[in-house]
Amino acid sequence: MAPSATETPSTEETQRRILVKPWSRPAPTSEKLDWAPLIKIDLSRFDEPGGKEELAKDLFHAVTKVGFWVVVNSGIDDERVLKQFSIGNTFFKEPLEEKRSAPCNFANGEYFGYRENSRWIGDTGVKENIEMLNIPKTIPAYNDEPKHEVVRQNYAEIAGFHREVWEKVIRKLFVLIAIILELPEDYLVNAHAYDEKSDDHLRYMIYNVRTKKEWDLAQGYSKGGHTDFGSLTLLFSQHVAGLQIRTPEGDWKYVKPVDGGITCNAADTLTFLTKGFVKSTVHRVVTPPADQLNVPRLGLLYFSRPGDNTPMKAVPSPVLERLGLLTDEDKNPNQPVVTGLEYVRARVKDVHHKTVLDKREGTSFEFKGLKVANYYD
Ligand SMILES: O=C(O)CCC(=O)C(=O)O
Ligand SMILES: [Fe+2]
Repeated sequence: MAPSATETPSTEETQRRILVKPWSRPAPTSEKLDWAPLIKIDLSRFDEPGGKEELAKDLFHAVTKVGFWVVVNSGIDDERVLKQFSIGNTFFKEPLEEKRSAPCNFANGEYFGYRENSRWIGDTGVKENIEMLNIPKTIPAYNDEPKHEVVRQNYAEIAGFHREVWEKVIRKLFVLIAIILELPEDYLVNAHAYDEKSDDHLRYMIYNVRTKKEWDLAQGYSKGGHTDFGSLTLLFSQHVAGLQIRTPEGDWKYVKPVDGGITCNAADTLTFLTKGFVKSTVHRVVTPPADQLNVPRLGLLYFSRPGDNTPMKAVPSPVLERLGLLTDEDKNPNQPVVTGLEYVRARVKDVHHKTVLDKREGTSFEFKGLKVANYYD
């Protein structure tokens, strides 16, 4: 029956329903790149008898020397992963006005929300080509964080995925790293607990297509080598090459996507908590190979940060003790220390609160005794 002229449309009908078109991975590059040899951690073995201990042994070298590894058989369905890529892709196609409705508040070092590709890269005349949307954990403490329309409309799916990633991957990695450190298994899990406040976020990210000339200018200014700010970073498999890590030997090698796998890296706050025992590896994203230069590089990542109230203090690990890494200060319970929130916010503010991205090769960032080198060639 046709609606009568007097019928008013329901609120739902007047609201724009955003179509989330299915996204699929583009073809991998056919160029022969120098790929980094990364070990695979098979999480399907985690709950087998002795499985965690075996996996911890497998992970030891990657966590302490390489800084990168790949998780396989996480139990997260690739259909769900692709759904997240599709939502992210849809978000980036939204009008700029909508994307700008909830921006990252870099003045406060806050990273939730939309980061626009608006900043100039030094004096090159080229702007950065990265946009991202960082979505906080789906816990009551963040209920009032503003949500973009596409996030609001797909919130049940996003919320379920967010927690699933933490539960099936982040939690297990923290257990394995705690075993390596001979700490109680839940020690690092508790320091990064999902239900407590932290700046953890799920990230949709896109490197928009730009010309080879623009890439060359940007890369000529800075190749953007960096370490990540938090504790662990997960990168879901996507096919546009460009991510490189600096190997223990000092060479740059490409990270090859593994179908169904998740590339993982350790980051700065985990290095602080372990006095440098866990390695936060320098990495960067360089110009994609010629056969992918015209493909937008869509990313899906999860960033794990220390809990807001987690003290940035060395963990009481017998391994660190035996290695002589724990000082009297580290062991002094009365030594004043900064919290995870204070550190992470200071770091985000330092890197991102600017309109022109500066060249910082060779400089460092220091916050109340916690120090990291900036931008590596
Ligand atoms: O896009 C990638 O492959 C890595 C991005 C990255 O390093 C970062 O966002 O910290
Ligand atoms: Fe990174």
